[in-house]
Amino acid sequence: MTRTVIAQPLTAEAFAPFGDVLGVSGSPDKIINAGRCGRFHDRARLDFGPEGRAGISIFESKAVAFPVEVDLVERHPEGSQAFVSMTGHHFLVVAAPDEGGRPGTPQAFVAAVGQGINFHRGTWHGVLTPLHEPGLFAVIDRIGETPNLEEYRFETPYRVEPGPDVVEAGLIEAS
Ligand SMILES: NC(=O)N[C@@H](O)C(=O)O
Ligand code: NI
Repeated sequence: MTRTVIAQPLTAEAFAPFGDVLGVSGSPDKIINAGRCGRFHDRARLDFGPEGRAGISIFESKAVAFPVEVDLVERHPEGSQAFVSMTGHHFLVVAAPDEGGRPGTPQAFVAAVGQGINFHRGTWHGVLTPLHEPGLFAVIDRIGETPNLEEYRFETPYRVEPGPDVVEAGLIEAS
């Protein structure tokens, strides 16, 4: 028996318990480059712990299609982790609250073109899940020698389906 989770469009408000949405929202904090560029300054809470450092890695991942089965989530107790699409395609983001050291019911979001995410340190999340190929992402997270990964496998997998708003926004068709 699987349990269903309905994916919704990613918004900063809905994602706030889990991390930051990277994107242009509101007015730029600064106008730079001879007035040609708006800088949306310092929009994510990055954290790499006392023994780590910031790193940028490139992920080239296969894509998946709805319905997406989620049988495992993970968290990084020592650092935040950001996913930034390098192709502009939208992707699936899964996160779950912590309930006494275990993940609660996951929530699912679809990041639209122009949106990235940054999971705050210790947030339960599904691994990088592109919905289109090439699944090319820059991932900003902690580089360090000490462990930074805790995994949790659900006894009963979750089945993520696109919600009506996601379908209406055209976030499931190949772009
Ligand atoms: N393992 C790894 O580098 N990536 C995962 O943390 C992930 O969330 O995709
Ligand atoms: Ni991760």
